[in-house]
Amino acid sequence: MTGPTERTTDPAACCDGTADQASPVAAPRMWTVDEHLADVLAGVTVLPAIELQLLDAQGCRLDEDVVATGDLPPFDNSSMDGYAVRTADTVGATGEYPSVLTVVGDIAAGAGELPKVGPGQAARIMTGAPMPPGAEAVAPVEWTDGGTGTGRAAEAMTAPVADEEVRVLRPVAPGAHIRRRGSDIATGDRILDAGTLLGPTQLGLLAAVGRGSVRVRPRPRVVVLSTGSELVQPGEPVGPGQISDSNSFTLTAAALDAGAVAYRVGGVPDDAAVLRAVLEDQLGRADLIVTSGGVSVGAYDVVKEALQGDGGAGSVDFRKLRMQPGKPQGFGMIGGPAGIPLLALPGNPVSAYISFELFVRPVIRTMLGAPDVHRPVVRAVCPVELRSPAGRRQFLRGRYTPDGRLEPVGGEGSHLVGALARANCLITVPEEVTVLPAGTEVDVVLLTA
Ligand SMILES: Nc1nc2c(c(=O)[nH]1)N[C@H]1C(S)=C(S)[C@@H](COP(=O)(O)OP(=O)(O)OC[C@H]3O[C@@H](n4cnc5c(N)ncnc54)[C@H](O)[C@@H]3O)O[C@H]1N2
Ligand code: MOO
Repeated sequence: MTGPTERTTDPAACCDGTADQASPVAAPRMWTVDEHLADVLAGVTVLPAIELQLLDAQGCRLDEDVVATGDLPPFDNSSMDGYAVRTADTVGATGEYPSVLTVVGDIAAGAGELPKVGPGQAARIMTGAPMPPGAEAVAPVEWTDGGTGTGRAAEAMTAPVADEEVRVLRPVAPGAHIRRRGSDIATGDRILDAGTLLGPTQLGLLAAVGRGSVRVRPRPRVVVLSTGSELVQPGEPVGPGQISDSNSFTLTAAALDAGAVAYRVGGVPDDAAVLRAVLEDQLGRADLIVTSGGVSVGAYDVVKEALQGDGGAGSVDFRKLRMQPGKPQGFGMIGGPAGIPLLALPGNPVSAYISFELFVRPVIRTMLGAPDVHRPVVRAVCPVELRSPAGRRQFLRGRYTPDGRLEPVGGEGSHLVGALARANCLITVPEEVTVLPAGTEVDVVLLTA
């Protein structure tokens, strides 16, 4: 077992291509995982920046340095409910010999007009309210008799100023309980750098400095579309031979998780004309289209039928990869000269998800301009023997713990969604390995951030 040395699924990182050379000369080309990934990423760039309203910008990266155009706080204000005083008036004050001050006014947060506090005077002030001229500090209401003479401070603060007098029971130091103008942010400060990921606190800061919108790299809009006449939507009755459409949920959730805006279009039937029409409809709201199913060699492989070569909607290449699961894949640009990338994933649920993680997620991360395009890869020792088909890189589901322990979860079958949901990593068996002895160190793709 080794520590979690981090690598990535970067194409340059791990392919030797030896399995390719083992295939018969006449056989159709089989792509390695790395060749396919490189081909998919070759035409993908970060999306052009746009101006978005703050809440629409959540999860996006800034495309500008944000500089404060004003101070925060914008004015000196009180951090406590109490009395704004002149400090000289409170020197030597005690409970027995309090400073008795005349209350000249009441200052709530948001107050525009402020009373002047002269010698022997105080102004009742609330948290966040501006300091009045003449005052040098705030005596919290707990340090006073509350202005009523009863000493019941909390009650006194909810009642209007009535007594016109307050007794301060202890000295108040200069500046006490004042939040100074510009003490958080000063005009001209660079408060957020370009490239910053915008979450709740960054959006709050932008709002605090008065920005209503910001320039960001937008989240890619991903349309996820599952095909298959056998699909019914979850919750609907499942007839003979039918199954619930799970891929559109897995893939839409995975797209959201990768940082995209995702639209789920579930259950397009095995009819090429219908699929083309649906794609035509969806093109307007997509930066990327992901389909599942219909890419193999069956009689009803609708995605292939609708899109292979120039199927009217674009040009998608259907190919076989040296991997398991996920052998059949399609990739191309559809929708006219500008072209939107379309990745056609195999229908088997595990194949679809692993294909998403290896190929679609990096596309989304590239479009976002994210620094981490690929899932992290660590090295760990596999405690059991694994078997794998020759010439295919196998991705087995596993569980990896932070202390570096690894165990496979479930079997090889690409229909095993139960095991998939328990897994948090993919155990990689290289193309040239058919028997991996127990205790061998392997690459492990971590599926959680
Ligand atoms: N003769 C051959 N048959 C198959 C080959 C092959 O090389 N030769 N490859 C196999 C491999 S590997 C895969 S992967 C699948 C890929 O097939 P398709 O992409 O055409 O997928 P479908 O046939 O549409 O479906 C396969 C399987 O997955 C289920 N499925 C499909 N969509 C969903 C969904 N949205 N939610 C849940 N489950 C779904 C579907 O019912 C099938 O059971 O081809 C092999 N065959
Ligand atoms: O390669 Mo398929 O994707 O095994 O199940």
